[in-house]
Amino acid sequence: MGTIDRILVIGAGTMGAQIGMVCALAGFETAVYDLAETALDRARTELEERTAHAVGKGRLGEAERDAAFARLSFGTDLIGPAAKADFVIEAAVEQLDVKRKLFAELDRLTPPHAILATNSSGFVPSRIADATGRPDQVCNLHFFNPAMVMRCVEIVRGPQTSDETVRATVALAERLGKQPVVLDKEIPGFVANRILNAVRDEAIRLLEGQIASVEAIDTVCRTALGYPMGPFELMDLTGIDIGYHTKKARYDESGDPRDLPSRSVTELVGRGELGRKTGKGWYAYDRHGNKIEGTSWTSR
Ligand SMILES: NC(=O)c1ccc[n+]([C@@H]2O[C@H](COP(=O)([O-])OP(=O)(O)OC[C@H]3O[C@@H](n4cnc5c(N)ncnc54)[C@H](O)[C@@H]3O)[C@@H](O)[C@H]2O)c1
Repeated sequence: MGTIDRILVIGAGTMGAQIGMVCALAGFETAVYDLAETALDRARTELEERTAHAVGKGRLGEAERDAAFARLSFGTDLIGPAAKADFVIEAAVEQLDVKRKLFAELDRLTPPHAILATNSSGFVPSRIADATGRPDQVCNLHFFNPAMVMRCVEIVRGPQTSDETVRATVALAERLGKQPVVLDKEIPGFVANRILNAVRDEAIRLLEGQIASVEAIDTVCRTALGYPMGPFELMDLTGIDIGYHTKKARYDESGDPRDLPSRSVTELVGRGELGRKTGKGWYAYDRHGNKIEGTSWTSR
């Protein structure tokens, strides 16, 4: 499989931008590709701000930051960076048809040794691997949000993923300074999100059953259970549409009405209130991204 020097990140959204920076900071030549110029501009600006903050706090050296940016490129051209990639991390929008099309294209454009990994939160390797002619080199490399901060990455192997692919992906994750965890068998939601989703679904049931408010449920989780943030605060951070699409995909597969997205989540997604990224979700946020107190869903 050879050495990994060059990484291609697909998608410059919430996850792709920071994954790109993690790779560049770890010394890899990294290209971030997106269809949308605006997404790339936003990603660059966000990373400049984040790293300036880290330099200001003394957590990152100025030279280290500059070297990372010198290794990091952003663009709307897929062909050039794909031809040089040793490893691809796909972090495009969570839609299966988009991912399958991308993987088929990546299979054509990347060198035969390249590993094609998806950061998908919901789609297991076998849903994507057969879009390529190298299903043994496809796996999930699942980062957590914010990717520059969270240490854990879940590596999910599908029935066709080779031991060599898993070994190389674990080694890469370690070089990125992450804590890799391997799932030996694929399962939708993996480990962390299955546990998290069970908590989230119960929180929504309590809200929709008018047992307690958004704020009350978040407060209990933080102050009684020791969670760093409540389930509604977390949904606002990760994007309410992510959970919505994951549940919808599961329903499409199972046909079980219990897998449908909840009424309140469907309503928020319908209004385009997707959390912090749109300035409104379960809570409202000011233009600096700070939560505005007293603006939770029930009180608006
Ligand atoms: N948000 C999270 O907390 C989180 C955590 C872990 C994993 N994930 C997964 O990461 C992936 C991306 O999520 P996100 O939150 O960063 O989404 P996002 O909506 O913030 O960004 C997606 C980006 O993909 C781009 N895009 C769409 N189609 C594309 C294509 N064909 N080629 C290239 N770029 C394309 C969009 O322009 C957008 O910039 C999803 O698969 C999601 O399941 C998300």
